[in-house]
Amino acid sequence: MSLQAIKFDRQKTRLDILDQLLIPYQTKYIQVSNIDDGYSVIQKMQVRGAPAIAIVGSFSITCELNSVKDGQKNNHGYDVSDLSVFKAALEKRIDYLIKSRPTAVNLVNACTAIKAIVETACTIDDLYAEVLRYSVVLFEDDLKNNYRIGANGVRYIDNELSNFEGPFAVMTICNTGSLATSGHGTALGIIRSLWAKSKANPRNADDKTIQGQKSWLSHVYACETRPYNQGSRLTSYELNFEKIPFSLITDNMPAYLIDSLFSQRVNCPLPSRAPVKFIIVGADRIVTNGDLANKIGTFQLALIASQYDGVKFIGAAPTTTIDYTRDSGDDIVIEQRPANELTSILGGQVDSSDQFVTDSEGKVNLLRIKTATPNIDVWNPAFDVTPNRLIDSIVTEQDYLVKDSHGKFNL
Ligand SMILES: CSC[C@@H](O)[C@@H](O)C(=O)COP(=O)(O)O
Repeated sequence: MSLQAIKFDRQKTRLDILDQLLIPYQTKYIQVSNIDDGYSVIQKMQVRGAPAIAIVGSFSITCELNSVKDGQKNNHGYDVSDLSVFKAALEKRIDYLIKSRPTAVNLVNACTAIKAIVETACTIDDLYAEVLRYSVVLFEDDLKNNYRIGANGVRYIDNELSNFEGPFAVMTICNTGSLATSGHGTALGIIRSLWAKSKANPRNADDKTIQGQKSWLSHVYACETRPYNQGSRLTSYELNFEKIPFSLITDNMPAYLIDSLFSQRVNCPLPSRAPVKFIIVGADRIVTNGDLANKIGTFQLALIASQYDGVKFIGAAPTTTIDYTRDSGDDIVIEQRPANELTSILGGQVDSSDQFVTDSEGKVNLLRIKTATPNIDVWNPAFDVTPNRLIDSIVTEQDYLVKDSHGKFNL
């Protein structure tokens, strides 16, 4: 993946993030210099995806500390001559940052860890050094953990496919790849790892012998993911870049697609004959009983999977996404997003010959185009909760989990 969502220069304590509102039309990085900037890019979804939000949040705290630790004037009550006043000001700022987006727990978990560092630090220099160290480790560990999630997901899938031969397809929603994490991704990381293993196979569905693999990934279905279109803008960008065969579908197509593949219906042309065997999604928060909050639309995918014996539903996330303070999905706060995300779409401006209109610097002009009746009521929850009963496996960097004999995940 050539695009890196988060760039942090440790020597300069400088954070730049890729503006994901502009992808795939334009590649532009924005500097994040303090907690206000961090709040703003997270809230506007210029950076999004639970792990990426936590990393950017932590680095924004680091950058703010770097700019106030030597006593420069500031508006937030930091006083370098009084450690407890300094700490109280910082804690207030961290509490503000947490409110940027409420559903993903990774940011809360990172901020809680940083608050613990703040509490025990004996000097402002120590405090800064420890927060910097924590943020860098969070960033670096996320990448390592995503590769482990990929490997554990592949192990689960191999196990499930022990009696299946031939090509298979997977489906995913939202964007859980390099753009949502420090790299590789969670659900998309599993798909990448599966593809790395499968691509040695020719795309010839009849050849079951190559490389000794009985089954192989041959197609990915990416849900568009309205209203923010993470699927059509971001996931399809990543899949396209990696040359992983895929089809973009709208969020209301999965049931018909999966059923058509299973019943081998021929009255509707299909992109591939390979059956969807797995629906693989990320998570913004997984609570103690295994209920999983993720992008709106995830729940309906799990319901569809539950109707087909051969379709397994996988939630993939690092353990930083687990919230042990909440017992069930009913305790998760679901973020409501602005109405204009539903009543309009953001896209590249095209001229009559279907070329993107660019400004004098060659930058694409983005347009927000209204698509709904003006002044109507809108319901726009950004996430939903999939109950544990509909989840077949939760894959983390530690292992893949399946339910025990009582039907419970032991997280
Ligand atoms: C590895 S990202 C996991 C989740 O954060 C992802 O599936 C998701 O729902 C992102 O939602 P978003 O609103 O784009 O931040």
